[in-house]
Amino acid sequence: MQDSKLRLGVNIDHVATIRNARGGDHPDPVRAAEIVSAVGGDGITAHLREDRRHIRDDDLKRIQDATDLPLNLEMAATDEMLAIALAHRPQAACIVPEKREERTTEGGLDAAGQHNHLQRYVHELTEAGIRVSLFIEPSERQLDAALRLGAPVVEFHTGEYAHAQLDGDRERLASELKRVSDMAALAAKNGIEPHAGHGLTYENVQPIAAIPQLAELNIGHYLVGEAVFVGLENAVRRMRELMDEAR
Ligand SMILES: CC(=O)[C@@H](O)[C@H](O)COP(=O)(O)O
Ligand SMILES: NCC(=O)COP(=O)(O)O
Repeated sequence: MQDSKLRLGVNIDHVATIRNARGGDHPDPVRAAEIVSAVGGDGITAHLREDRRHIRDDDLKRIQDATDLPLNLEMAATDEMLAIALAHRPQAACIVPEKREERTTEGGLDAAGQHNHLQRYVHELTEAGIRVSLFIEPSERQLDAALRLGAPVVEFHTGEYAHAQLDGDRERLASELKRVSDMAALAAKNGIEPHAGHGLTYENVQPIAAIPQLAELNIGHYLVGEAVFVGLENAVRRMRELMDEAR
């Protein structure tokens, strides 16, 4: 079992989405990172997409300069992103699947099917001292691939769990929760640190946060949406409270 303190990584991508809607500098994701740091968030997550629809290249250094929090860079397994990761040396890099036409990251990385392609990325990031994580579905096949690739961390994509909750489908919700829970236990048993994220909200976070092996949750879109109404400080604080209550 991991430490009982579950880390909260705040994904600030969608602060940049709002900024980019008008092409200016406001709201600045760096200010969001500073706020997350001030209210006790444990890390900043940022996804530099190939199409730069939210976070942009220059945001990365500015985020790194602005806070001491670890940066978890979400990146596709491409040579362009590898070069950027090696230049910035974030504490962690989470390899995610990416499709230009998707609205958001629709599913997990096919670590099993792309084993040969991913090997070099895991190796080069690791050699640079960057902690590699693979954003995968909670499945034994993908977890086994992560193990064979030597990834120290996996992040389970909780999108299906979140959809089941939104659909009010209790049976599917229970089975998705079990999938995450079983795979978190299996990951920890095999020495991989399990994280989870995608689509988590105040309403659905607690059953996930209660999974004892999980070491970190990465949450973004919902927190940025809530921040519009209550401020980012309060949104992060409330999420933290719910996570703590669940442990
Ligand atoms: C990989 C992932 O889940 C996050 O990056 C999050 O979804 C925010 O980015 P997008 O909405 O661009 O996928
Ligand atoms: N890896 C998941 C993440 O960073 C945040 O996802 P979301 O909360 O924006 O859906």
